[in-house]
Amino acid sequence: MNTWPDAFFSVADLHTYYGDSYVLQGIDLQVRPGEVLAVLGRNGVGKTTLAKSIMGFVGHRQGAIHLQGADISRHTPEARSRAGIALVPQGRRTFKSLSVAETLDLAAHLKRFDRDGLAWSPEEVYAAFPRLAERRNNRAGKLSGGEQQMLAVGRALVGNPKLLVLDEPTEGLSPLLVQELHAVLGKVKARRSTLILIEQRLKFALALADRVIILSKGKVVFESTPQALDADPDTKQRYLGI
Ligand SMILES: Nc1ncnc2c1ncn2[C@@H]1O[C@H](COP(=O)(O)OP(=O)(O)OP(=O)(O)O)[C@@H](O)[C@H]1O
Repeated sequence: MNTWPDAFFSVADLHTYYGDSYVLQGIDLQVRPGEVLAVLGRNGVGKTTLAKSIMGFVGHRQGAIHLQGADISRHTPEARSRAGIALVPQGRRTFKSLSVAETLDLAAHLKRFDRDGLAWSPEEVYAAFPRLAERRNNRAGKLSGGEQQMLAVGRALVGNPKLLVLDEPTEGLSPLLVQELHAVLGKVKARRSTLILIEQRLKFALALADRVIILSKGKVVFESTPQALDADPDTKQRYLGI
């Protein structure tokens, strides 16, 4: 594989198994600083497994993962988090007994040093997601699924990651919350944060991405700009069923 000299984050020849089930079959991807990479593909092709492998929640059998030139592929999830990678997992995970405000304040307290000014303050999160502001004293466990998803994204932003991985953040959101999330991620992108956006909603992903890859059966089968994918009905039909 050719490595880009300006790659901020890279995955090289990554192979991940669940027992005998061979899921990721040699994934290569690279992300430049400030870039949004969309990862697309049908159900079951390995997108969530890729997110979990990046974060270290599932071990890979072969391959390397580099963040800013450092090999983090044998690091624990905690060490990867300290190194600056954050995952908003599919199906949102929030601490149910903490209120919205406690969740964001805790993330602000624990946040990585903000040298570059990319970190979001809790107040900026409230401004972006008015529903969270209205519910700032509610326990996360009492929020709707969509609101919990917003909180999970807000918490990750306040934590100031170098690389934010979002696993199907629009899943289960109402159209209004999808619009709000789109606006927030537009602002995240405008601050030159680096994102890997795993998505099923093609339009949502294409509108935010700088580059797009498509997975099929655990391999990267297509890589292009969003414009090129949008203009390629055969690829959309073949790999996304659209
Ligand atoms: N914990 C697990 N144990 C065994 N097999 C698993 C496990 N998690 C996922 N798989 C299998 O690995 C393959 C890839 O799953 P994965 O969740 O990564 O796909 P995905 O592209 O994220 O799909 P979706 O869009 O449905 O979330 C699937 O065949 C799935 O059944």
